[in-house]
Amino acid sequence: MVSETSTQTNGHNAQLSLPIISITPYLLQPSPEVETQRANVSAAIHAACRDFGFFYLDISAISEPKETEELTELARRFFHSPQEEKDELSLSNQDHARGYARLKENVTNGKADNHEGIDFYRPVDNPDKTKPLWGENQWPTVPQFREKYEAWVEKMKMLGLVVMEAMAVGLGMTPDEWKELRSSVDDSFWVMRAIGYPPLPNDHDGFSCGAHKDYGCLTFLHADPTLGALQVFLRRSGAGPDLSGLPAEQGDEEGVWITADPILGCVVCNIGEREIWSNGLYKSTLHRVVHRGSNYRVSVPFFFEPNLDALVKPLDAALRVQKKEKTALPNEGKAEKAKEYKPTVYGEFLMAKVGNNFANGKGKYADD
Ligand SMILES: O=C(O)CCC(=O)C(=O)O
Ligand SMILES: [Fe+2]
Repeated sequence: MVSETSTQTNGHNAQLSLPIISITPYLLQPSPEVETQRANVSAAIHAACRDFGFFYLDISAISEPKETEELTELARRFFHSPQEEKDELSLSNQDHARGYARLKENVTNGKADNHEGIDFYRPVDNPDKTKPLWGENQWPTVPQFREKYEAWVEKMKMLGLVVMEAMAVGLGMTPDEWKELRSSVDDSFWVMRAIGYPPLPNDHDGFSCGAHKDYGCLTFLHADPTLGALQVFLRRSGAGPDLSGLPAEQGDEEGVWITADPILGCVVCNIGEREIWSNGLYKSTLHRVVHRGSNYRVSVPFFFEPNLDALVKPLDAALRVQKKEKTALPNEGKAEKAKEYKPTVYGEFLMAKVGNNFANGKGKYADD
């Protein structure tokens, strides 16, 4: 279930790659055998969330490669249409969140990202484009685009709930605790994005997409087969110097950037806001895109977010795990000062973040 293969990182050949975990047991009818498999899946997710914050999720039980290939092909058709047609769907027509952003329009860490993209959000009642996030989605006229992407949204929403359940089991939540948590994510304020990356010019001083953490709950990323583009920062002490020659976007943190190339039948899954739910036990992890190939890369991240009215606060189950570990390792527990995570209503956090980023001309990946 967990793979450790060789990956080229920063010029080192480090024995590090993201685990591959199949969600299939959570999609099968329950039986004693399936229960055992589910427990294994949950344990693997728990370990992956702690050690990497990122993993490959094998979703071949619910999606044929043809479906995801179609998504990237439809996005490619949209991005290859004339600039004026794409501009007709500009973010500025709506709430500045839903719609098309031109190449280099988005800025991360003060530098223009070398990508264009189109964002869709959960539709809202009584849309009003003058209110943050309250506009309407702008769909490309590329035939089949809307139908195929809407079908993907439904699938990813279902997957989000299934993965959340698997995580709840991994964290040791009781059935009642899971029921409560489920009611915070059962009307997810999801975001879906299609991103187009032309090759990064050598004289560009930024990245295809600068280093950032996703702020939501879970991200499911499908990308076309381009190799070497998505990079994930793994915190590892004693990792040695970064020989990538790229700006040290990780600050002083010690670790390595590894590539997370696409695997057929899998989406790349990572943790966002979940860090608060798990009281820091699960880390949201820095990642970036450096696409220097010759092709036009397309990716389709789906962000499974909490409900707008969800109160996101450290879960008792996570605190229990942390307490148990502290008791087992009293000295380490003392040395590491517990971080305080403030409870937040997701919608308030999101409005503040989005409003602030737009007002300051910061990009969608900006930190507060
Ligand atoms: O294109 C990719 O591989 C990653 C995109 C991403 O990290 C994001 O949109 O948050
Ligand atoms: Fe991201």
